[in-house]
Amino acid sequence: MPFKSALTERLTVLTPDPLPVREHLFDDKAQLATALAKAVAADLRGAIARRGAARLAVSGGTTPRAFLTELSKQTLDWAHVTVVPVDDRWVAPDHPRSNERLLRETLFQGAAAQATLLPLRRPTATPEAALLPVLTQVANEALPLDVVVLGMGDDGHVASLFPDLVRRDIGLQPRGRAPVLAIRTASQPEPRMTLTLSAIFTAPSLYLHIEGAKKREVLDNAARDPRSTLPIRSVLSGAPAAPMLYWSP
Ligand SMILES: O=C1O[C@H](COP(=O)(O)O)[C@@H](O)[C@H](O)[C@H]1O
Repeated sequence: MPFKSALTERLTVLTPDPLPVREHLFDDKAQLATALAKAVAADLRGAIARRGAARLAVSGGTTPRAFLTELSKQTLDWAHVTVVPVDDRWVAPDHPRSNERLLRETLFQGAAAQATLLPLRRPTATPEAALLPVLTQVANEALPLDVVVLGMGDDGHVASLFPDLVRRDIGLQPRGRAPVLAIRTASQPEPRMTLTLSAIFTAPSLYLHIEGAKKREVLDNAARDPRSTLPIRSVLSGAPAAPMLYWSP
């Protein structure tokens, strides 16, 4: 039955296997934080050995606190590391929701305080007013990245690329777009600045740091469903190599 076999072939194309991730699973968050910090530190040492410098982008929010604290304890030549948040909220740097504040409180401690922090937030009233200087600095001083650690929200957002993102054509394209985007979405209380996937995918090492059963389900569903429009699906489908998933309950 030619029609039937044609239909079967089409369904196969539309429902491929789940998009791949390289899984690293841990019993608890503390073990994950230590292992992820060691892996990222090894990548940074490798970049410093090859090029004399390393460029790291890390996520904010609540998940990465223990990992960032562990990373600050790793022995490496921190004076040659540049760190950029993957996104930040347009709030003062001492605000509890500031990702820059999280970085200063956790990663920029001890010897790691010698690293260079490249904040995405500037003291302008709006992110749009700071877009050009931030974009220029990120392009000149942070790209190409060596390592990116992406978190994910329960809604499948990564960095500040939310499901209701208006400029998907800029934020979620895997290459060739501006590295930075000013964000305003109905789902968020404040505007934001974020790296785009074009910037994130410059890194040869891409980690997904995801904790808890609920987020794991969101990730697995997005990986399985080719119709998913969640930003995490764009990460899985567009990444140059399968991301490394670090997961614990
Ligand atoms: O808004 C944000 O959310 C995500 C996830 O945060 P979490 O609190 O659920 O861990 C985070 O990766 C991003 O950097 C942050 O700005």
